[in-house]
Amino acid sequence: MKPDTMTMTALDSKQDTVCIFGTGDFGRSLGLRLLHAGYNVVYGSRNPKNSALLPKGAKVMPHEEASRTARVIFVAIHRENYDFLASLSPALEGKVLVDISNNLKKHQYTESNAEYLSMLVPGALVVKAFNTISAWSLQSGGLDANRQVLICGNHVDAKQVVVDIAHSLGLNAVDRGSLRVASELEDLPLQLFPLWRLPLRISAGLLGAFFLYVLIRDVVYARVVDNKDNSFRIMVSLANKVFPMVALVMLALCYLPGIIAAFLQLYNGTKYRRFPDWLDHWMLCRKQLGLLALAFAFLHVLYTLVIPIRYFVFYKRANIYISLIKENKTYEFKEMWAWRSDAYLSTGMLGFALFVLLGITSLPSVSNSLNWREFRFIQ
Ligand SMILES: NC(=O)C1=CN([C@@H]2O[C@H](COP(=O)(O)OP(=O)(O)OC[C@H]3O[C@@H](n4cnc5c(N)ncnc54)[C@H](OP(=O)(O)O)[C@@H]3O)[C@@H](O)[C@H]2O)C=CC1
Ligand SMILES: [Cu+2]
Repeated sequence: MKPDTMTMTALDSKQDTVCIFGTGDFGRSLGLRLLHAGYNVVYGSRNPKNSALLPKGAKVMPHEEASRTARVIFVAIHRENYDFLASLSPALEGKVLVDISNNLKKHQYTESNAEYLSMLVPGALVVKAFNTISAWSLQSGGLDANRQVLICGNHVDAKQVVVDIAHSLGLNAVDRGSLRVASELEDLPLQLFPLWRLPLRISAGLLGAFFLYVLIRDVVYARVVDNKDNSFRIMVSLANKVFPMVALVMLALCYLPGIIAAFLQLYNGTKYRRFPDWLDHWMLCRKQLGLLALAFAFLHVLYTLVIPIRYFVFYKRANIYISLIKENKTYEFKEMWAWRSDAYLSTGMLGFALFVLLGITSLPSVSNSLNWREFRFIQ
């Protein structure tokens, strides 16, 4: 009987044994989580004696012996070290082999790791899963986005076994199709913040362009025409001119696609037609554009609060007082001056209060959109 036609009953969760090859970071975290969920865990290791760091309650044995104890085997080993599995082929016949490996680069190998594994051990039922979950989030329980286990494989029953395990660990399993999809799943962890890329590029471009403009206008021009050295203003005053400009443009970019989309819908006379790709992409990163706008606005607020305590401002003020005393004059109340320093402070405070409010209300969506899991699990 061919392995893929074999029927397999789903794991009778609590009582069952799960085997893990490899006692590294991922193997240990997964084992701990499985133990907590009530599974028996057996590790297959090259070095069964050296098991001090393994979770309590787990057994360790040589690979072949371990593989006999369970129907499901998680291969928590890097692809480069898969070769030895070929020699275990007879023992792995008909077992569900879960490939969790990731690569360091896209297109590093011609075939996906999971397909490679199924070539090495043709008798096993290979399932790709868990590679988008980090060892860390397995240990810490996993929040929101970290809860999704993407699964693919050619054997429905084998996939179901893995789905059941994922569910009993409190994770959501999503079936993504056959083993051909594996390379796509393996590329996923390599895409860092896909929706942040464009907004970050735009803001960097704007930052550079506006900064150049202000630099030429306020520093280079003053130097060439009036022979005045304004370069000390670059760090704070100039930066503080650039931040609000970038923030406003980003905010506009955040709202603009919605308006364009509304006009398009009016023009098309229906809202059920697809938007052009560029607009689609733009609409998708509105949240990121808005968050970046908020970040620049916050920088503007901070800098505005800093300006009145700058040495340069104190110096200017002291100079005015001293010259007044020297000339024995009373202070000419310049409305402009008083208004300006007050304005700095009050707008700064107002801005800060607004920022805190907005920050608090948008916190949940920020933490969702950042997908924290993406920080660690590239291995
Ligand atoms: N760490 C993470 O967050 C994630 C990891 N992954 C994937 O999980 C797999 C394991 O990662 P991780 O645990 O971090 O790696 P580690 O380097 O921590 O562990 C790998 C384990 O593989 C075993 N091993 C190493 N060399 C060989 C060899 N030549 N032959 C047989 N076994 C070997 C060792 O176990 P022993 O000494 O017991 O034999 C070792 O502990 C990788 O494929 C990785 O891409 C996927 C998602 C997240
Ligand atoms: Cu301002």
